[in-house]
Amino acid sequence: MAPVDYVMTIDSDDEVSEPVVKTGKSSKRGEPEDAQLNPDLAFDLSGDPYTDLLFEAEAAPDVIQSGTKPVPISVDDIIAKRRLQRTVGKRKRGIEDEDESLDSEYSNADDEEEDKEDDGGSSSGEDLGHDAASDEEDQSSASDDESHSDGEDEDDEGVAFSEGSSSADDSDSETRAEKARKDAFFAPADDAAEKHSSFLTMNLSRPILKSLTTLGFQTPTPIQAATIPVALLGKDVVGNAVTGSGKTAAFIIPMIERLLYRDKGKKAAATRCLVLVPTRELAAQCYDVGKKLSAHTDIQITLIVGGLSLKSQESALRARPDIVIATPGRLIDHLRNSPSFTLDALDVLVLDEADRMLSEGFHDELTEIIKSCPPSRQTMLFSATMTDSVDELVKLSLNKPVRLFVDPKRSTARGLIQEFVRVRARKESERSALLVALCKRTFKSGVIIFLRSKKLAHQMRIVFGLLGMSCEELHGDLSQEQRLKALQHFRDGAVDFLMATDLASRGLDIKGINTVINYDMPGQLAQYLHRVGRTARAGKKGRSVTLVGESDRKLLKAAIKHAAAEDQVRHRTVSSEIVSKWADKLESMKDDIAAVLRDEIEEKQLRRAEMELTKGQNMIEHEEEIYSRPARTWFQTSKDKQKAEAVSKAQHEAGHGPSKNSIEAKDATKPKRDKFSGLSRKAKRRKLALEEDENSNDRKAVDAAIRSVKKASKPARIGEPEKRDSKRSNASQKRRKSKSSGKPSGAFERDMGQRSAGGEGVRAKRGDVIGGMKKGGKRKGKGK
Ligand SMILES: Nc1ncnc2c1ncn2[C@@H]1O[C@H](COP(=O)(O)OP(=O)(O)OP(=O)(O)O)[C@@H](O)[C@H]1O
Repeated sequence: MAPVDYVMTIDSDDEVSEPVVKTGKSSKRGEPEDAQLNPDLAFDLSGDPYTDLLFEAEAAPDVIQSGTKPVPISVDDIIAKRRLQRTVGKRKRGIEDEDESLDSEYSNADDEEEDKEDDGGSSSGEDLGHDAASDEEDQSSASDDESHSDGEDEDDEGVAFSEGSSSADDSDSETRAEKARKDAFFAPADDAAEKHSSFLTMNLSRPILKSLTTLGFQTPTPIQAATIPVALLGKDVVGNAVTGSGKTAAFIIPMIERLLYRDKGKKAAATRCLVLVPTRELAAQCYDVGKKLSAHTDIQITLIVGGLSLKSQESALRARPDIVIATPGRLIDHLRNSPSFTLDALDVLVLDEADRMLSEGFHDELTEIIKSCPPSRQTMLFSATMTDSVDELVKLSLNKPVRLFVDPKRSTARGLIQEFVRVRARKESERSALLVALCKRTFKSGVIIFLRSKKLAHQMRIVFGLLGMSCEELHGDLSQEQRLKALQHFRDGAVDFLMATDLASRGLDIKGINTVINYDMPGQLAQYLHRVGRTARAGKKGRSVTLVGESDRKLLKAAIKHAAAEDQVRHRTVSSEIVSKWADKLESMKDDIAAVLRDEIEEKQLRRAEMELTKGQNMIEHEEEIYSRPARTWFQTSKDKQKAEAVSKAQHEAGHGPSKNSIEAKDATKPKRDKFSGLSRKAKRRKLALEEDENSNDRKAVDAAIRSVKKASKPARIGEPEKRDSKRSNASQKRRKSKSSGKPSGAFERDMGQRSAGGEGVRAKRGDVIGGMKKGGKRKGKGK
């Protein structure tokens, strides 16, 4: 691979005090424990959350979708075939298996290294800041503090990450004016946050206590102890604590407790709580925690994420579940297109991993969703890392929130050992060999490897597969089913390695991740913290290993700077001789890798042809049904979405500085194309609908009409939420007034106006120009 592939790489790893116990493919991995958070807890609960989802996805397929989705290709099969061909070929030529000889060489080297670690209590380390001569000193006295000074000996200019990316840090250097501003904005925490060392003193209902016992949660984690009492009062909350500290239960427990006091009966059914998370996997995990915590109640929870059947989600939403756990994009889709779904009765809104949602370009979606919620709701916002844009979101959506920052000086979990491996500029081309060497000899199971791109993750999976290392991949190029299956395999311990992009860096709670390897240094410190936070969770120990290239030094310094004094930060060296051998080995595998990729492409083309055929047959068989479906409207075209994503990413990476120019400059270099060129039929329809929506100019009026019609049938609220700031409701009233001025006054008139403008309520016919107004038509029907 070209050296450029390896420019941005960072890995961190943590050394576990107990050896990794590997008990076979399907067994759970051994996990070292920490006394701090009750080491006896059995977090792994019966059943896998993903199995249900897989079945659910398979159980209710859309008519169009059924048969048109290509059956996923098994890369494993292709790799196995290639390995077999190679072995047979070698046997024929009388060549012995090089893999085996390399492996045994590595095993020996590994033993040596592990001996060293045992003796010295630290890994062999290469000083990232000095040359080889000084390395020995570091090794002999590799205390954490020294590691710190290593990083800080160097010029500290440019360590910009600390300020831009962590509010925890901000709080240290806060000026008086900033403090005053924050005091005015946030409610004081101490009045509500009594110290609770047990769930029993929190006045929680029996069904919840029962679930907590089943889950093995004996004592609340610090963020739970701080959040639950405040949240039970209905106050808005901004919560921040390190990864793996139990934030999910911190917001789900009070939510369930409040729901126990809701009005019951069919008429009172309404969606009262909404949890928004950035990724589908995280949503599934959150759903699972919710299900388990509400197991002894009649509370209904629904998962609304992209990639799973729209139809089954629509029918689940029709039942008005008490809690909806969703990713923003799919939720907006339902808000716009599922007639019976509304957020008008919402009492609690949770924004989990808020900074990731913003950096992924969900800003507009979040704003739209927040606008659809009643102002009187309670809002809780959580993240392990806070950014300036989160501050803005807080201002936009929270009302006098209580700021609950647990241990703000700590950015990583206590049990995490962070290791860094230097990759010299001239050795960049050996980065993948370095990774293989680390995984062959030291980190052999329960390893999640983060890579910069989907392509790289896939290629590395092929490399590992060809080397006989059991591996899965997790990134956005896979179908939702493939993503869930890969996660499930890794969770079960059926595979030892998971090649992932940052899709997996947030929130995923997988038992038995012993090691996180950062093949690529992420662009942001926050990203690094989330990645390494996949291990050492809930009081366990874990290790991160980060490969650090020359260009990653700034971030390395930031990571070291953020480590608390008692944190273990180490350097690791890998014998260059061994790395070179693996580099040669990988070089000799190039043809096989290319052949696997080629076979995959051929398979894909074949599947696509089959898919087109089935699609054609489906269109013939179900023509009437397909064309009688109302057209869906979209919040953004995929191009808009991509653009928003690029802007947010650039802002995020530039520490939220203005990045508009760079985006615009980038756009300017792109070749000019017809606005519909390259779009699928569906995408064209979407674009047309949106344009028409915008042109009609009174979409807002229609939305307001829909909201007011929905509000009329709004059920009563749960509990008594904290009295809202009158300012906010006044402001929103004013907003509404100004919105409606100059427009038809009543909802009906507005609907009528809309109908004439956009042909609302008319079913789509073949050849029709599809307008964005259809959605209004549907809602109007519902309102009646
Ligand atoms: N009170 C508790 N006692 C013991 N274990 C707990 C408790 N609360 C949560 N856990 C466990 O801690 C682990 C991490 O929890 P969770 O995923 O909610 O962390 P998080 O803070 O949201 O992490 P991230 O920032 O990475 O999303 C889970 O395995 C969960 O079961």
